[in-house]
Amino acid sequence: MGKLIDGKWTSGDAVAPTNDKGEFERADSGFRGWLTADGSPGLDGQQGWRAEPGRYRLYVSLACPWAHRTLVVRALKRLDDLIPVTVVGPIMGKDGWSFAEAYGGTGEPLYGLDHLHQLYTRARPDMTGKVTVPVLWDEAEQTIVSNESADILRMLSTAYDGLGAAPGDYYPADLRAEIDAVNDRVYPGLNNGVYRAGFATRQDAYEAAAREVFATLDWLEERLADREWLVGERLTEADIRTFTTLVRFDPVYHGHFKCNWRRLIDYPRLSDFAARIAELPGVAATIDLDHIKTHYYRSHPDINPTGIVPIGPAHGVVGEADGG
Ligand SMILES: N[C@@H](CCC(=O)N[C@@H](CS)C(=O)NCC(=O)O)C(=O)O
Repeated sequence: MGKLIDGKWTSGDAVAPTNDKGEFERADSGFRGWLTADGSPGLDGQQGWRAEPGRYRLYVSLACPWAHRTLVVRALKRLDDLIPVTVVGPIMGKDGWSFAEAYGGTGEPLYGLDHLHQLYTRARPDMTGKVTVPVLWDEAEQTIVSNESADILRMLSTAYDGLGAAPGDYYPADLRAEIDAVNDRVYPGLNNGVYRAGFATRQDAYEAAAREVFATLDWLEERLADREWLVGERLTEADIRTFTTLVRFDPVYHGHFKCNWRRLIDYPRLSDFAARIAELPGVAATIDLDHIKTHYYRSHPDINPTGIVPIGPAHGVVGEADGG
């Protein structure tokens, strides 16, 4: 793992993501602009950018659960022709996310870049901070509008509604309080909880995180006892945010991140829930299990020094032709 310091890419121990208690700590995102239909400010007053067809591009990893959120909303809103996508290679090595063939990438179409950190310094030459996906890039001003997936998911839900996007607001005003409450539990306990379990460097930090992961899955399974969606009676961002972690659970988090108390298939309602979302138009195409497995098992030498990608699981998983 590495980061930019004063515009220079730096990797090694100096940028280790755990604190002195062996707990994984996720850094804040550095760019927090907001696309809106008319360029007015975002939901919390963030700097607004006017949505225009073809002007903005998403840079994503197909492996990353945070980037995956933005691909799901792009698919559901049928934004494919309005917002093009560039995908980084699955392997995150010492140079971070890369477009180069050596890391499984297929090139960067706009500027011929080799690595994602070069896009960040194009936006901010003296940048200090993490270089993460997703990135919402403005081709007109050659800068980053946002690199926060939670915000991008929300802004894409409405910004293109006057420009041909499919209907559907996944953060509707009447459900916001309840969506926020579910997110406040699912983010630390599950989305980031699997990372806190996987990247912990001390037994107590790992156990606390792993137990929280399963307490959160138990809670979600219970919540789905008498409802189809986590909030209200329709799909919301709370479902999408949960979905992208569930998809990766049995193929990756169960083994690689040591979240092996149970599997997703041991939770019948959550399994059905994930399969239901995967069946929505366009969503299955956003799941690339090869990319997902290759990324995790080959990008974290501290956890998996041989880089061997395991063959399982034998049972079907969400996103496989006959799985879910
Ligand atoms: N808060 C960010 C987090 C994104 C994130 O952490 N992405 C990971 C990939 S799953 C990443 O790019 N990590 C690169 C690094 O940590 O150096 C978001 O949700 O958009």
